[in-house]
Amino acid sequence: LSTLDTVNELFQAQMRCFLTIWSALKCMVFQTGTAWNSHAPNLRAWKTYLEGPCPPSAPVLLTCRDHAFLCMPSMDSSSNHRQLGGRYHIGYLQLRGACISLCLNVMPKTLDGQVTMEKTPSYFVTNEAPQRIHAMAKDIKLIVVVRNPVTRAISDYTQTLSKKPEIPTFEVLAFKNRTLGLIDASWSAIRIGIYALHLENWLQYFPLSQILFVSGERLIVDPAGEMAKVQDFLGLKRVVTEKHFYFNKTKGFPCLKKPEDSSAPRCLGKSKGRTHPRIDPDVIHRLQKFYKPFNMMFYQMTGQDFQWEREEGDK
Ligand SMILES: Nc1ncnc2c1ncn2[C@@H]1O[C@H](COP(=O)(O)OS(=O)(=O)O)[C@@H](OP(=O)(O)O)[C@H]1O
Repeated sequence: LSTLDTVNELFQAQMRCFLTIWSALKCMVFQTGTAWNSHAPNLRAWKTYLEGPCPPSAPVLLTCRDHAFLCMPSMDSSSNHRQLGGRYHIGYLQLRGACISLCLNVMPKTLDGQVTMEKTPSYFVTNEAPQRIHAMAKDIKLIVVVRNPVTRAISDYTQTLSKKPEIPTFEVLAFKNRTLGLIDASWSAIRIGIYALHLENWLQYFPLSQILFVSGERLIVDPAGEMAKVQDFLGLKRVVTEKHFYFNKTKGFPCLKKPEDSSAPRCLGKSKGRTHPRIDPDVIHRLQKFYKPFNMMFYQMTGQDFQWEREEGDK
């Protein structure tokens, strides 16, 4: 889906549906983010409704597979825009249900032998996600890719920096008080790396046997090895093996020799594998110290030693 015309056409096609849910739509929601994905079953809508804040007015476009839904605000806005818990609106909650139903109606059925996947990294750190996902599919299998939380924080910062070059340095953002060595754990780049805290939330709803933890470090040095674990976990035949990968020196990362949809080798895009800015080694050291107890807790909870402390010792 590339043009506004196409969106409009799709919107026209959905008008009937839209009218039937008109009464349910009290407020409108949407943050389009990346526009459209016509390949995989697109659950971007889910992401929106699981996480999105509700803007007070203006129509929103909901995209779900090759369908577009335009959600309009209700005319009687006053009661519907009352905030619930500071984040959601009454109408928003109603709309969420209505739009999820719409989205489900245009999703193809998963056939025998097919696995439907959805990838939203932020679910891992979203408080409401485990309960909602459990209510939706309690037998679901969950895959979490984790890397050294210090490298993760720098990677997160690098991504933000690429969009907002004016932000303060990593060293400034990382501390509440640098002289006292007080880390700012409320900064999302740092908070997300407290994996034990987030996992605890998930373990209230899902047994460990339903969660696979993939090492982000191993994924780079041995992609086939990590992919073997993923395929086993999903109960799939090991189709993706070593012969599918090669190390691309220019990219500095493993790439696919021959993706399914083309004959050319393919690496991940420019936004993956960016060069990180140089960070003061003292700050890195302090962060390693900050994360150490949480990492230990995480190793204990998962029964896996990701060896992030050894990495630090090796340097
Ligand atoms: N094969 C391959 N190619 C490129 N990059 C690779 C690869 N394997 C793992 N990585 C690491 O993945 C990091 C980006 O993944 P993200 O978690 O940011 O992706 S996502 O947008 O959240 O889905 C990205 O982090 P940065 O290096 O900070 O960009 C990479 O280190």
